Amino acid sequence: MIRMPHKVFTDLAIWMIGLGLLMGIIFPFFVVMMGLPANQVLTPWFFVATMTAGFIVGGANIWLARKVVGGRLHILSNRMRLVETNLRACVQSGNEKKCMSEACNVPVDSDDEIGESGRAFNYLVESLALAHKTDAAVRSFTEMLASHLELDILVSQSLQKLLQHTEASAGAILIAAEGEMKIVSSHGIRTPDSLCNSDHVRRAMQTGTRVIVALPEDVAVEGILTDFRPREVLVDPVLYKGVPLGAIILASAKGFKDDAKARLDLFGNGMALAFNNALTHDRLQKLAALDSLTSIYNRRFGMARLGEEFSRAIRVNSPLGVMMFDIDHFKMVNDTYGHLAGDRVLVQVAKTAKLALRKGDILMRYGGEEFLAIFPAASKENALALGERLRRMVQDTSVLDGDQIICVTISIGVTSYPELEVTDELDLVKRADEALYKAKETGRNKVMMG
Ligand SMILES: Nc1nc2c(ncn2[C@@H]2O[C@H](COP(=O)(O)OP(=O)(O)OP(=O)(O)O)[C@@H](O)[C@H]2O)c(=O)[nH]1
Repeated sequence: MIRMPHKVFTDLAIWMIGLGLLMGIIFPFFVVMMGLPANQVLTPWFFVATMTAGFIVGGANIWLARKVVGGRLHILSNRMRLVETNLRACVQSGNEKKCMSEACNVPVDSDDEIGESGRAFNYLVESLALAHKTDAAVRSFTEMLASHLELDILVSQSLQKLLQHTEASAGAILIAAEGEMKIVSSHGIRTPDSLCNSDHVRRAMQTGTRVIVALPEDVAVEGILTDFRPREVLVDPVLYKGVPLGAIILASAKGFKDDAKARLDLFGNGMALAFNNALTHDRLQKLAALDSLTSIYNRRFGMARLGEEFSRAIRVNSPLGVMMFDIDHFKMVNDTYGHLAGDRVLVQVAKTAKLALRKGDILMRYGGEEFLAIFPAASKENALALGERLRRMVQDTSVLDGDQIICVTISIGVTSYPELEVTDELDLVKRADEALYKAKETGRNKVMMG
């Protein structure tokens, strides 16, 4: 192993002064060879004089070496100490500016060994700064991944971070759900939905490897519709245990640097794990909240939502409409066409009700063939109009059972807070139920107000 000898300048001093003394001894013989009389030159006094001169020149050389070389080495060692102090401060404070290479570089303007050492030092500082930048990026990305469980938020924040850390100008994240690709978040892409059918995305998903599309400046590529002309487009599959969960698409106007691609590799595993957790969370949420037959809210979740809406209505002093409806003579449908056909009727009625409702309304399966709908900000009249609309829609809809057509009607009870003074949301439901009972009693296929 090559090692730095200790006391370089002491060794150098011994060599230089030794060489000076040697020159002092040789010099008189050289003078004799030049023609001066030996009896005048080869005297003790002459030897003492030339050896003293050799000693002084050796000493002067070592002083100069210390001054010139030592001064530069001093600059290097000072910068090294500065880098070390900055690194420590940077690790403690997380302020990566302290690690910026410009702050710690040595100005180099020579081509000799000292200049070479300075350049090597500058490369080292740059590598350290890059390693720190990567470390900080991975840390902040991991923190973000760990702080969200909702897929939409997680994906949109991941995209923001990816754009920032890869210096991409546009991008999108697609997630595979129920057999098809869906855009969950995009930035700077005019028609992101077109990416779902992109061949590049399909190839990345099928092969499980990164696809890079390098684009000559004058070619616009179909399917990648950014607001600028990208030089390079990168499609990365998001793989969890080898299974593709989705794809990341990033487009750069300048092309991706190697360190940006390496950073993307580092983010990959954590991102796939977080996406998988969010997808599982989403599935569990749906399982816990939805009725398995009709895919609308189940009673437990729907009633919790009603409780929230009722509290909000009181707080903001806004009306809250409630509608309870029930399929007429449903037992007969089951008895005539069978239980499976009855199930299909239930699904169809739920679908029709979803169509009749507005955004923000809540629909739940309250019991067997009984449904409850909640209309935030709806007065009794609004709820009555909505009920009438739904009644007509169900009446006009049919379900096919082989060559038989099944038609059903519904009876509806509506009510609204605060027109009806109630103590709590259960009271409101009770009054809607009573109105529904009245509708049944007075002939069915009608809407009654509670
Ligand atoms: N197919 C199917 N039937 C169900 C389901 N849940 C409840 N039912 C049936 O719904 C029927 C409800 O019957 P009833 O309570 O007598 O009411 P109805 O026949 O609709 O009569 P009215 O409400 O008075 O018009 C029963 O036959 C239940 O078996 C379900 O999930 N699927």
